[in-house]
Amino acid sequence: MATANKNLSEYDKSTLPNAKDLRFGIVVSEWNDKITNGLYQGAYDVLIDVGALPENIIRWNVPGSFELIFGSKKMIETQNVDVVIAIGCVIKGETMHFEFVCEGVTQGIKDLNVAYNIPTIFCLLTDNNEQQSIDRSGGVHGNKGTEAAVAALKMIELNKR
Ligand SMILES: Nc1c(NC[C@H](O)[C@H](O)[C@H](O)CO)[nH]c(=O)[nH]c1=O
Ligand SMILES: CC(=O)[C@@H](O)COP(=O)(O)O
Repeated sequence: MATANKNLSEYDKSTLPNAKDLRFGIVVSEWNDKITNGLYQGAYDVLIDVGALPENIIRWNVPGSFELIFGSKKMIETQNVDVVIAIGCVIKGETMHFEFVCEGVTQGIKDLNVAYNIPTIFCLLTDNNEQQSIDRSGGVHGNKGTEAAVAALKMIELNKR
C-alpha cells in the first residue's frame, strides 16, 4: 500500500501502552529542518497523548540524516531509553548522493536494530521533491512522525515479551 492510500497520522490509541514510565530518545537531522521539526512534533504529540512525561522525551539534533546512525547509537548507550526514533528527511538533488545517503542510513539503522536490544525506529523521508516531504510531515498524507511514534510504542511492548 502506497502512502497515498494510507493516512500516516491515523492510529488507535486503545492499542497503545500507557507511556508514563517509558523513556524515549529522538534523534533529529538538521537537514531540511522545516520538515524534520514537523516530523518530531508529530511523534512528540503521540507520546504525550499516551501519557509520556516531557522530561522522559530526550531530543538530540544531528547535522544530517547520515549522522542519525551515530547519534542513535550514543543515545542507546548513554540515556537508558526504551526506544530511539531516528528522524530525517532526504530529498533528491542533482547527483547520486541521495541514493548513497538513503541506503547508508537504511543499513545503519538496520545494523543498530541487530546490535542492540533497544529498537531504533526508522523515521526517514526519502523523497523526490520537497512537496512530497511536506505532504508526509503533517500534510495531505499525514505525518510520518506520528507513524514512527506508534511503531515505537508497539516495539517497546514487543521488546517486553
Ligand atoms: N542531502 C541531504 C543530506 N546530506 C548530508 C548527509 O546526511 C550528511 O550529513 C553529510 O554527508 C555529512 O556526513 N542529509 C539529509 O538529511 N538530507 C538531505 O537531503
Ligand atoms: C541527498 C543529498 O545529499 C542531496 O540533496 C545533495 O544534493 P546534490 O545531489 O544536488 O549535491
